[in-house]
Amino acid sequence: MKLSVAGITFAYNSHPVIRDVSFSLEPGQVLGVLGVNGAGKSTLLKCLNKILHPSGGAVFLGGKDLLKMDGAEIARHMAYVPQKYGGEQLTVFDTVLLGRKPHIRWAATHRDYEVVETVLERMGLARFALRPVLALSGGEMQKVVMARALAQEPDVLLLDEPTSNLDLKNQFEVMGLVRQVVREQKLAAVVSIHDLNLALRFADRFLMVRDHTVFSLTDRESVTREMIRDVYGVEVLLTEVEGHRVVVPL
Ligand SMILES: Nc1ncnc2c1ncn2[C@@H]1O[C@H](COP(=O)(O)OP(=O)(O)OP(=O)(O)O)[C@@H](O)[C@H]1O
Repeated sequence: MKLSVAGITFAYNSHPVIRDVSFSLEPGQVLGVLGVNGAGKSTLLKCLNKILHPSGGAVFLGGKDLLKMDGAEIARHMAYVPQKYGGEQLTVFDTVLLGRKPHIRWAATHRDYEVVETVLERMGLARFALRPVLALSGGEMQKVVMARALAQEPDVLLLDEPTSNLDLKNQFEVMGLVRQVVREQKLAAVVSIHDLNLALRFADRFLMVRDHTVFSLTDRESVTREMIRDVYGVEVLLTEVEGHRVVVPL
């Protein structure tokens, strides 16, 4: 379903952090949200699923305004992976099963367990299934939270720095899987991400945030070194290696 975000505005105690942010995303697309530390990327993501209540704006999914829905209904449409996850006294399996909660009426069904098993398998987490989440490494835990979001079978994935704790192989595997699931299941993914090379590899479009608002909304092919300089204040070379666009700070 198409995601349309219109005029989202948010302030923490009258300190404005997000001003009039609008964008739309077709099903099957990954949007990379870029901006310096403190630009408001996490805040924006949390405004989209009402963890924070924006003072203005709307979030339409296939014509329905998500901000008018209650939390349970939002969770059937949107899954959110936070930047920090404290972990719980649960096994990996039960943590991922929590992703099914918005869909479960009385008790988990055979299908719920099947979805969890499939996701654990796809993410290479099956061998940890019975381990307590608190006994995992930071990167393993980050993958479990991503698995929980995928088990939720949402229309929209909101991912806040989903690769920050991952090694090179897992960064590529997790972002590759996100892109594959987004394409296969026609989801929309909004991903805040600091690693520009990873972003250029896996995002289809970019939302660059500067001065609390949208600085640029662009396709991957149209990202320029000037945009990166203006957003991050760093001169870079934007070049191509083996068919991949890469950023090299100068
Ligand atoms: N709960 C809060 N109360 C008050 N101010 C906050 C709160 N959370 C964040 N902020 C402030 O809002 C601004 C945006 O924070 P946010 O976490 O959205 O930025 P970000 O772009 O995600 O940063 P980073 O890249 O460092 O994760 C920052 O100036 C931050 O200090």
